[in-house]
Amino acid sequence: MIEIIEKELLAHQKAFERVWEELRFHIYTASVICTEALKNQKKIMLCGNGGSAADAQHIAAELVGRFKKERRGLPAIALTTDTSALTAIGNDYGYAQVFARQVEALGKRGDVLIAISTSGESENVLRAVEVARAQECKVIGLLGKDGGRIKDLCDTSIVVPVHDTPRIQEMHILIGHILCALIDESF
Ligand SMILES: O=C(CO)[C@@H](O)[C@H](O)[C@H](O)[C@H](O)COP(=O)(O)O
Ligand SMILES: [Zn+2]
Repeated sequence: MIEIIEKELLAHQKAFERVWEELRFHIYTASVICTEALKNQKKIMLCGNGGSAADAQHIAAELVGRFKKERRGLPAIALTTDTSALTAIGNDYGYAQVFARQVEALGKRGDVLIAISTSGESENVLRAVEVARAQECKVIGLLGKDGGRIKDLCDTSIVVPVHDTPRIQEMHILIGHILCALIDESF
């Protein structure tokens, strides 16, 4: 058992080292996109499946509520939370459309979509990205592995270059918190 604990912790540490070495500038770039949009009264949308849905909600809540600093509430919405919309769209158009349809309805020019996927291959996230681009939203990919098909569709992407999904997710929420800290600095 202790070996499993050590293996998981060491894998986390290795993933962190890759983020530290390779992704600092990408995180900064993503924060500039978010901050500029928010300064221009635009909003941030987030989507993802499973653990990434939880990340989407978590990050949106940090912005709408409070992260560390007292500032005004910032407009952010997770497209993973409205069960009526998710079930209606999923039932009527298919699960691949659950985020794309919401982006079509809510996304305005200059808004930001943060697309979260550890594989970069989730069809519903990919389609949301395509619709966001068509509606002139900025797209930030929070991705893993090799970034998958979603990577090249994004304006900028942060790809955690490891293969273990939980480790990618752990880095994603760390990066999400860093983005919130950087956004806080501007408000
Ligand atoms: O949390 C986990 C695994 O750690 C799972 O719920 C995981 O998020 C789900 O399998 C997702 O469907 C994976 O999608 P993606 O990250 O490849 O887009
Ligand atoms: Zn998970």
